[in-house]
Amino acid sequence: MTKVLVAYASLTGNTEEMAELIVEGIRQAGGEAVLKSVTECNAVEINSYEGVLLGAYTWGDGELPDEALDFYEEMDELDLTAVKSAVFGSGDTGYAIYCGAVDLIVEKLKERGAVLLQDSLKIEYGPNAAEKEACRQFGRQFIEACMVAS
Ligand SMILES: Cc1cc2nc3c(=O)[nH]c(=O)nc-3n(C[C@H](O)[C@H](O)[C@H](O)COP(=O)(O)O)c2cc1C
Repeated sequence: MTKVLVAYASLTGNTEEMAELIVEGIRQAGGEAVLKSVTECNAVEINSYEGVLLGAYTWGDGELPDEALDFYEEMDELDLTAVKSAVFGSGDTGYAIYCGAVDLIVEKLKERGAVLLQDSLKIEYGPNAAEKEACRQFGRQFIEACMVAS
């Protein structure tokens, strides 16, 4: 069974809700997911899984949340060549750089050699009914793409 890590940073619960829905989708598609806050895992754990989905809300002016910085910097030590990945997060379109943290994580994954299997999923605040289904679909699609790519 394809086993993936879903690691997220969430202050008020929006990105956490996305992560939980993505995990539902992964399980619907027959995959196995381990869900963790970035504060309770080290980026080196990525190499123990067949794929990784990283999520974060955006803080400051399009910045990463403080609690995600250790994880982000730990990725600098890793060779993530061919690691299957995707990124998601919540933001607010009222800010100049919408979901900037998502884009920063994408750039870091690419820099370390990871393969982005699908476009990032960005949602404003918490997911509405349609967006909840989009989160589940994001998880299902990731597992299906992992299976094709392996
Ligand atoms: C001080 C502050 C700065 C923020 N800066 C941004 C930003 O630059 N871009 C953005 O898209 N959202 C920004 N946001 C909005 C949050 O990312 C948004 O509320 C998100 O839903 C929080 O997710 P969470 O519930 O997972 O913590 C900011 C929010 C606060 C309070």
